[in-house]
Amino acid sequence: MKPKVFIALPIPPQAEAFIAEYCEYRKWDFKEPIPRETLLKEIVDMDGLLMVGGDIDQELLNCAPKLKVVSNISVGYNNFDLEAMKKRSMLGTNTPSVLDETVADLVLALVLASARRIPELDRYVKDGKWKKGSDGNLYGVDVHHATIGIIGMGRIGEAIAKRAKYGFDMNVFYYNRTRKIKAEENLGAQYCTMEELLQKSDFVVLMTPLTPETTRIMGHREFSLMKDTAFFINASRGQTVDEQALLEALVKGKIRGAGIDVYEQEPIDPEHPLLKMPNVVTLPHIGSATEKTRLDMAMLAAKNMVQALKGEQPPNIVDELRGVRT
Ligand SMILES: NC(=O)C1=CN([C@@H]2O[C@H](COP(=O)(O)OP(=O)(O)OC[C@H]3O[C@@H](n4cnc5c(N)ncnc54)[C@H](OP(=O)(O)O)[C@@H]3O)[C@@H](O)[C@H]2O)C=CC1
Ligand SMILES: O=CC(=O)O
Repeated sequence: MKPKVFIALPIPPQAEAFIAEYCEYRKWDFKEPIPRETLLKEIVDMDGLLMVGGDIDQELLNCAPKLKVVSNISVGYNNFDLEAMKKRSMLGTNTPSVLDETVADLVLALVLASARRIPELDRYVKDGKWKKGSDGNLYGVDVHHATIGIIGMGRIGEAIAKRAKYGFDMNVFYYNRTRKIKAEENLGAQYCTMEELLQKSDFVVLMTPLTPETTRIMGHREFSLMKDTAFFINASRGQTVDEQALLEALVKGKIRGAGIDVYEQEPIDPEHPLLKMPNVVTLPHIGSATEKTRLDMAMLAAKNMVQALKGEQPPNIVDELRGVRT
């Protein structure tokens, strides 16, 4: 008998066809996210769950007595209650590496858009405000030869460093809990403390996973250490930043601007004061959102799940659940 899988969001037909070869499946095929109550009902008789973002917690596990694997279509897995999953010997997989270059492109886009005020000046032209001789008000700051500091020099962090170093001749600093000597050799990146990084960088980029340790890793103290002329870029998770502290730093001119892809609450409330700031560039959590990369992620997630259900070791079991046997 084929294992049963629930696909909790629309996925590309290729990924669905791959799953169909090995599994019976039901799917949620609507643009709106699946309501939690519906998900809890759908997974009652499932062996596998393919999804993105929803909480995999004790309540969900209680509703799914047969569930053996949860395959996230994302690299971040802060939605996993790792302790609850470990207790149930539940495998959890993610989609690392296939999205690194795409997310790094987007981070550089945020750096450039913030520094050169691209969304603001796009509106300026379209609103008919461009008059002869008015360009003195339109200056931004240089990205090339500036200093970038990457907090969280992992797979994506390194792809950002590569672009910064070889595309823009930037000085690259990074902070991790562990040094990466190879990255230092290959990318000319310099390891430093978080304090030094904040004090030296023209662009501070946050790219850590969301963990208890990184929750609000950027708060009042950290923003106060940044240069008044610096920009803050966040493409990690919204909860890594104290948004109120970021807002205050922007309002008081403690930092010059920000580029943000992720928020404490998503979607962010349209009335949120951060959205009223002209020096903040915002995006709707689209770091990996290109057609090719989203297809690659869905295929990888489908393969992770099928391998797990065949009793094989899928390649992308998240670190904390390695060694778990279903
Ligand atoms: N905006 C978007 O659409 C996207 C967002 N993301 C986010 O980016 C995150 C990173 O992805 P990826 O690069 O693949 O992950 P990696 O695991 O490869 O890299 C994470 C890096 O963060 C560092 N890190 C972890 N904890 C801390 C800490 N407490 N202090 C300082 N550094 C820390 C790690 O180094 P060390 O362990 O040595 O500290 C590691 O180098 C994802 O978890 C996800 O949340 C990813 C894709 C798209
Ligand atoms: O936010 C996206 C991810 O892949 O993580």
